[in-house]
Amino acid sequence: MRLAMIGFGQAGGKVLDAFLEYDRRTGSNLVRAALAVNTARADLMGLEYVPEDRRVLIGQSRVKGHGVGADNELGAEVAEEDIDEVMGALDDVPVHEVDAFLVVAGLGGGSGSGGGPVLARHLKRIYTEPVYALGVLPSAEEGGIYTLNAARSFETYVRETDHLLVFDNDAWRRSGESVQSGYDGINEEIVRRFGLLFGAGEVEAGGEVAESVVDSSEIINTLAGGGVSTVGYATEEVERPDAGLLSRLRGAEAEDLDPASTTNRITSLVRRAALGRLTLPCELEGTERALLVLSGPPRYLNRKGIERGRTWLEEETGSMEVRGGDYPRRDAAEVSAVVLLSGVTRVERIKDLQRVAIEAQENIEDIRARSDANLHSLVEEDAEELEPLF
Ligand SMILES: Nc1nc2c(ncn2[C@@H]2O[C@H](COP(=O)(O)OP(=O)(O)OP(=O)(O)O)[C@@H](O)[C@H]2O)c(=O)[nH]1
Repeated sequence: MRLAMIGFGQAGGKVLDAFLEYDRRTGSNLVRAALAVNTARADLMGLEYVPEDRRVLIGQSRVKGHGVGADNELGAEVAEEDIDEVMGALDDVPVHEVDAFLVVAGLGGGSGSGGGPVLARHLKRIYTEPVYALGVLPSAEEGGIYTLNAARSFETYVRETDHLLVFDNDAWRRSGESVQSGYDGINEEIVRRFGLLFGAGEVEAGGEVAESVVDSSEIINTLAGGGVSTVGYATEEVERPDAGLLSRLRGAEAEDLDPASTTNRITSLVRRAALGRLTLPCELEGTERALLVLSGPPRYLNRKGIERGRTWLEEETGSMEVRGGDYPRRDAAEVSAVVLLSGVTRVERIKDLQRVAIEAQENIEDIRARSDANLHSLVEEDAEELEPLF
């Protein structure tokens, strides 16, 4: 699947950078157009792979290049004020070469959390391609403001995009480690999973022909209908196929693998992917649609394994809309399963996030009310609802 990817804010920029590095390393060519947008000059300067002319600093008249300090209402305001500059930078995107837009952002901060949905709304108004977001949830240790930002931004992203794919930093923090010290590893995990998923729809001309190809329309159909998605992943090393002339002459490549063990490997990978750590922890039951992608050297992929994996996923999720197929990669040294669970409904983490956010909102309002009696009249008596950002 060919993407126009916009990294909004610090986390968004760094994840975009990691995708560009992945593209370069694997030759995937997923990101057909890249743009990093931020209110903080230093964050933009720290990027390595995003070309300098693909970086846009917004809000200079308001925050002078210093960021919005986790104020996502301000993030939304400056994005709206400078939207022409951002949209202008996207003018030369070869839209006919792009299947979808993907806005990437941390939901806990200010710029990407507030500005990303503003950009998504403008993209949707102008382009017919779907506009997705990849939103990163904060870790619990980051505190109330981040949680409150994330809860409000989450609602706004769901409303303003065609689909919100979620990655939860909290679920990926190693015990005893702060989330900050683990960003590189976390970003690698994000790119590994979403790179394989989006890469599946993009088998190059002259590349391997999949037995049952996953193309970009299957990804788009799985994400259709909006809502929230999570991604599972599992992998197993296999013997690297030796494509050398000598071994080919010896017929080594034609050597058959036992089809039953190939099928079993695939079904066990599918289970491990769906039951292991998801990018957003949730229950499988209640998932509206799913997509299964099996990737690896072609001789380790078979239709029967994928069919069994699909059937198992249908039973576990209760969904009647489970798609599946191959993403052959001749030189891979592993077979991997990626499971996209789309339209998930049983997500404790989001309910918790909203509960903690309401508490944080009440505390913040209490503090404000105490520190300024005049403000009291502005504070709602019973603030049990979270307001969307705009
Ligand atoms: N996965 C991941 N999360 C990150 C990274 N950098 C920051 N975050 C998370 O993103 C959230 C903060 O958002 P940022 O992107 O830093 O904020 P911003 O959009 O730049 O907004 P301001 O800094 O307030 O102007 C926090 O929850 C961080 O844990 C990163 O490289 N990877």
